[in-house]
Amino acid sequence: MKKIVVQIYEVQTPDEAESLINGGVDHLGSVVLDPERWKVAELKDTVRLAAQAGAKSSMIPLFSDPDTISRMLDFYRPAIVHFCEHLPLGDEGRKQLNDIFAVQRIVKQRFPEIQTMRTLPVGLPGEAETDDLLALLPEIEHLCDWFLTDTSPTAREAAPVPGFVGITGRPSDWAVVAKLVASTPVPVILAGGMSPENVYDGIVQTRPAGVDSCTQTNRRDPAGNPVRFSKDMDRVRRFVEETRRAEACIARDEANPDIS
Ligand SMILES: O=C(O)c1ccccc1N[C@@H]1O[C@H](COP(=O)(O)O)[C@@H](O)[C@H]1O
Repeated sequence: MKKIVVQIYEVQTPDEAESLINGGVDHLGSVVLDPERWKVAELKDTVRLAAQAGAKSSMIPLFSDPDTISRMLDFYRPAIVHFCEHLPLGDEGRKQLNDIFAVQRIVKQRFPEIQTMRTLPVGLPGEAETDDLLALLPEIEHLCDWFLTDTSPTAREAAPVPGFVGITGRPSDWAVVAKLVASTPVPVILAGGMSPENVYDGIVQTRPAGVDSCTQTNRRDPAGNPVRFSKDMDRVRRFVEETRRAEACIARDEANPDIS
């Protein structure tokens, strides 16, 4: 049975990392927020703990200067560096796209032992464009060990973190994700509003290599709003359970292709 990777984001402390690993999480995602204050001792301990426990740490730098990213990677030594800048698709964005991928190329050359994850922005259901994304794949596959599909809201809406794709808490167009999964040899992680309630359907509909969750597995405040950088362990436990249930369903389908 092919194991589906479970990646959980906004894990910033060793205690949370330990609980998540014991709960069956495979990739622990952490975010480095500030290019001026990227050295955080507690984050370093979190990454170290993940490595010692045989889990993978994935780190998003919320800045794009290759030298600062390199200093950061040298300090933390995560298993994966995760790039999630907004990608301006279409001809007008060509120069900016080239600059974004040039940074990724430099980092990959400097740290060949660190895997690279690249977020692919996918629109909301019914609003997503497929052609520009599909056309991009052959150009960047050699730079990527993983793709992660995440929700890119419409141009009318502000991104939660300007300039980056992520933490919308809303699912993307899964029909487009399924096309991307089927079109690339690079393993694809399904992200964007993934929760214990929708992860089973998301996996069955898109057949990804992995699933990722942030907002919908974060703790809620008394008003019901998600609290950044604080995980709800019960929701993570259910997310892992639902992922394993979908994994078993796919294995059954593959073993008996004529029955479904
Ligand atoms: O996790 C963050 O804080 C973050 C900040 C800026 C850009 C991306 C970020 N995280 C990525 O977004 C996905 C999806 O989030 P959600 O589940 O829709 O809330 C998250 O898992 C990370 O891959």
